[in-house]
Amino acid sequence: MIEIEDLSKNYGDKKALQHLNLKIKSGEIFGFLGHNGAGKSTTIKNLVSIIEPTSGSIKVDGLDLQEHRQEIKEKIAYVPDTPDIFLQLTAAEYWDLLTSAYNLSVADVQQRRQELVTLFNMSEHVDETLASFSHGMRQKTIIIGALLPDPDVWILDEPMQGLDPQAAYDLKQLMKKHAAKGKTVIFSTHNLDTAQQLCDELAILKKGVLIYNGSVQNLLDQNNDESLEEIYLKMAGRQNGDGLVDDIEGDSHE
Ligand SMILES: Nc1ncnc2c1ncn2[C@@H]1O[C@H](COP(=O)(O)OP(=O)(O)OP(=O)(O)O)[C@@H](O)[C@H]1O
Repeated sequence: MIEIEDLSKNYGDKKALQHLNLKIKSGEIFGFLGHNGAGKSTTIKNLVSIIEPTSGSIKVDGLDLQEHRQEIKEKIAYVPDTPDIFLQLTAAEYWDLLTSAYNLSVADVQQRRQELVTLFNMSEHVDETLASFSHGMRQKTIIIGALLPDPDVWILDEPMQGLDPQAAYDLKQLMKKHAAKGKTVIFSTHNLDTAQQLCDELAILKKGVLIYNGSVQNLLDQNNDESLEEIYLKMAGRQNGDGLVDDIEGDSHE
């Protein structure tokens, strides 16, 4: 169980996250939705201790994150929202680096590494540098690295971004399997179909404020006959600019 209590994060004057309260249960897939700049990555970076909250706290299995940082970090796999890191390394060197950072032996992770490399169709590219990879190949490399030690809690920031349909499908299957084992999967996405397919529970953020927490089904039940897209856009959508798309189309035909 992850408990986020009254979590706020300011960047200077910018209130990126305001008084967030959430409980994320083990065994569920938990999705963060929200427009660009809504605060999804800020929440996730707090969860993985990359940034410090301005106020509030996070507990993982009852342990306070600030007091038990290292212990908790070891339970977490993190996929950041950009895969453009360690570009000078080959994929194999990147995974070796992580293996040693996790204090694991190459032998310990060999079988899992091989399975993930095969699953994500990266066998032919292990000795190529990340700099030479497409966005999706970098994303797969980062995902394989994060999942190498098989930690209990997976926290994935827009993990499907750039993946081809096969890799996206395979990752979704892995996420479901992990949650089915009673473990926790947290991810952010802009893809509402993915959210609907995967999430047991959703949090929708708008300008740093939580505007919905509950199941997808509950949201659908509360809004008869509307799709998740329609409901989401009504809740999180623009506050001005309605009709702009029509105007733009109109101009192009004149
Ligand atoms: N390092 C930073 N310094 C200053 N402001 C920041 C920083 N990181 C994020 N912000 C601001 O905090 C707010 C929330 O950003 P965040 O990255 O959490 O949004 P997001 O929901 O993940 O967006 P996206 O969908 O575009 O990835 C935005 O207004 C953003 O400009």
